[in-house]
Amino acid sequence: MDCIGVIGYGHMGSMLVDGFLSSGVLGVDEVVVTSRRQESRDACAAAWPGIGIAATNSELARQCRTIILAVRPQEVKDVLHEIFPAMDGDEHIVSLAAGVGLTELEGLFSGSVTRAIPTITSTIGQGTTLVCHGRQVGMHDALRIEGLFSSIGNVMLVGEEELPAATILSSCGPGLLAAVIEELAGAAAHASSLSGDRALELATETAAATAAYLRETGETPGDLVGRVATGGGVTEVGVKGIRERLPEVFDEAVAAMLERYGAVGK
Ligand SMILES: NC(=O)C1=CN([C@@H]2O[C@H](COP(=O)(O)OP(=O)(O)OC[C@H]3O[C@@H](n4cnc5c(N)ncnc54)[C@H](O)[C@@H]3O)[C@@H](O)[C@H]2O)C=CC1
Ligand SMILES: O=C(O)[C@@H]1CCC=N1
Repeated sequence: MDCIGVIGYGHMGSMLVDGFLSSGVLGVDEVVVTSRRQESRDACAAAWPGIGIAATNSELARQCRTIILAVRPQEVKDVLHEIFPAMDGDEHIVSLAAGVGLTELEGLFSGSVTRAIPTITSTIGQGTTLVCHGRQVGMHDALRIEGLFSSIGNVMLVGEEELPAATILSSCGPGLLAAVIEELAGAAAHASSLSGDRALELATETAAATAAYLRETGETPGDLVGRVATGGGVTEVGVKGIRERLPEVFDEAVAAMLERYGAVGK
């Protein structure tokens, strides 16, 4: 059977297994998982009775034609070297690793290779997985992977040159925005008698409602600012300060992330 193998049961590996199985797009008899630590393998077996658990990466590679590499970027090369003897060359390797390019992956495995960059928000069926297929990937394999990831959220096909910036927005983005929510709530609580918990509750709800508003109305962020910031009122002084200082903050953050992106798999 063409099982899906998942190597690495950390944040992403466990999210994908949970998502694919909860959505019903795969059954437990179609998934094989392995991870470095026995505790992770035991946790997976306990969460999904009947799922395939392989003792080693090579054992998984012998059983599965589609192999998702959910290990950290610096582990990808070693894992591919490890499973290589167990593969027959017809496999489809799907790497989640940020910063490890198709050229490098195809240099390690000459068959079908896809890069798929998920996002933690797919835990709740939202957000976008970025997908970039290598040249060897046939239509059937491409559609299969796109279908799998569609079961846990949106899928966007991207060119590899777009991937660094798209990853920052789609996959790092939840971390960035969570930090912004925390800072906004913290500042409001710090300057007032509102408790930190209530400030965070309000800021989180406002962020969710604002994103939903923009998505549903199709208004631009500028339009929305104009609706909220009553002339001579409260919002406009806050937006003015943010517009003066945030571009530099975000330019620096994006530049730092792009630099790390280029180095992370080395
Ligand atoms: N965390 C995120 O939001 C996103 C992560 N990614 C990518 O997904 C990949 C995984 O990231 P996370 O799940 O956050 O990392 P993680 O550290 O939570 O999980 C990695 C897992 O791989 C296992 N592992 C390490 N070496 C192994 C080996 N040789 N054989 C088998 N298992 C091994 C670890 O024990 C761990 O369970 C990374 O390459 C990352 O760049 C991509 C998009 C988003
Ligand atoms: O921070 C990271 O390196 C991973 C890749 C994208 C999101 N998380």
